[in-house]
Amino acid sequence: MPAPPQFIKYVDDNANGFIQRLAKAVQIPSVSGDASYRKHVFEMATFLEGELQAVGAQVKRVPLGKQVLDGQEIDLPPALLASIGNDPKKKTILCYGHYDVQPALKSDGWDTEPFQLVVNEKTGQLIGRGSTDDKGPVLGWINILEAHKKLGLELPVNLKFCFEGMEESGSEGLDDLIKSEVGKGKFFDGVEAICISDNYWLNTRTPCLTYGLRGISYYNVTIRGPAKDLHSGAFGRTVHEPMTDLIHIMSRLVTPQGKILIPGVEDLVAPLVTGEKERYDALDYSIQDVEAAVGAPIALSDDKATVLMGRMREPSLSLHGIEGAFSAAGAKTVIPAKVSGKFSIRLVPNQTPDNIDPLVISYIQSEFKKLGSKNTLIIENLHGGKPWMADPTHWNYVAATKATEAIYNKKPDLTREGGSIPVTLTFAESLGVNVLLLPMGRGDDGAHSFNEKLDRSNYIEGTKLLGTYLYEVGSI
Ligand SMILES: NCC(=O)N[C@@H](Cc1c[nH]cn1)C(=O)O
Ligand SMILES: [Zn+2]
Ligand SMILES: [Zn+2]
Repeated sequence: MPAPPQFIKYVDDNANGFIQRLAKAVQIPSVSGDASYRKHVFEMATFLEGELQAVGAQVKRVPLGKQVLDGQEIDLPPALLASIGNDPKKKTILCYGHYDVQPALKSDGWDTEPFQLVVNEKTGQLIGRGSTDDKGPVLGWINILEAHKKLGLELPVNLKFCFEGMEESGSEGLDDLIKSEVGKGKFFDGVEAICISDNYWLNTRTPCLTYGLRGISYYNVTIRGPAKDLHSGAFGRTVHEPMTDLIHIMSRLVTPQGKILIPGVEDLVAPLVTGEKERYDALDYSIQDVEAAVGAPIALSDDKATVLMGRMREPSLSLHGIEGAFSAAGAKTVIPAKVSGKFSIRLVPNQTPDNIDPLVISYIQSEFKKLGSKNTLIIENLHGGKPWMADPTHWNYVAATKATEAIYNKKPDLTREGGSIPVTLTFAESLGVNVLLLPMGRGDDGAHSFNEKLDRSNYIEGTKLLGTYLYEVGSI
């Protein structure tokens, strides 16, 4: 059953109000990975709690304990568990999203202030940190509830929400909460399917439904030697330099073509099955789409299926940064005393953090040993999550397909996403129900990058899409 026309009209008529709601959310710099921003993550939880209550949801704010971050013990932001409707004749859908964001500084390369939503009237872009990842989609659900409350319309399903503030930092504390809320009379009791809107179309034209995510294992490799930073004139070629050791190790993890050099890691990848390559060939995608999304002609291959398989069904190892390295302007002649290299591996079936971590650790230890360095090596796994795959023929996907056709007049592509939302697998396994990823934004939104945006049309049509999906579920 399509959504009622008055719902669609309400969304169109109230688009500016919905953009104001997004502007208020973007203004709160809810960066979960930096202890000095933690108060803002709490502020964002309070904002969202208020928005949910104002549109008629019952909200429970669940503390998740503490964590150690940047050497300080601090409170984890709360999970918001909300619900609306409890009609035994209706299906019950759980919606998950996150209210924390990646860090953003104007100096990273933003053209505008990252925490002020800028509406570009010419391009229709809503620019600001969190606009597409994941504040826009989270507020899409609130917009739907507002429309139903204001119109006096009955919701077609019972809804539960789980919104967290630590997704960008490993979802600390959430797995335990989910497991503790499963069972008779608990919060997740009765949930029949899950919808997550926290990913993107493959391109800028064709909506998609996503049935797979890569997992992740994130590492921190520290090398320390001298008791303090040293003058390179006084001590160069006199001592083992931590940065030289670290660069040597980091250069032996992955080739510039993307091949992972850690023995055994690529051997665990599930083999290609008959007909699988054809599925990648059939997706609406081109090398120009990669080039447009990254802003340069630097794709690893000219073959579309090869590029898509590299993102969707193969692991990748990315080097992220070096903490402690000199990085300011000028020409400081320092030998840093302690440096930490950060890298992560995106995991695919049949890789898991449990079978990958030992391979990574023993390889780095043996490479370090070969150096004959007297410095000290420490390897830490900062966080991890397994890859996830769902059944895309389930009624949850059928409903989302119908909704996409109703709003966009197009059949959605079926995709696997290269990113990770580790809690997806926890939900799927703990609740034993189908999970659907139904994205709002486009492939060129620049999540995690500077100038992150969500197109106005994706925000507004995306709100209609999520609402229509609920009606389609309600009539299955
Ligand atoms: N929109 C999902 C997303 O961006 N997920 C992050 C999760 C993550 C893992 N470690 C740090 N963040 C991703 O990078 O895929
Ligand atoms: Zn996200
Ligand atoms: Zn993200």
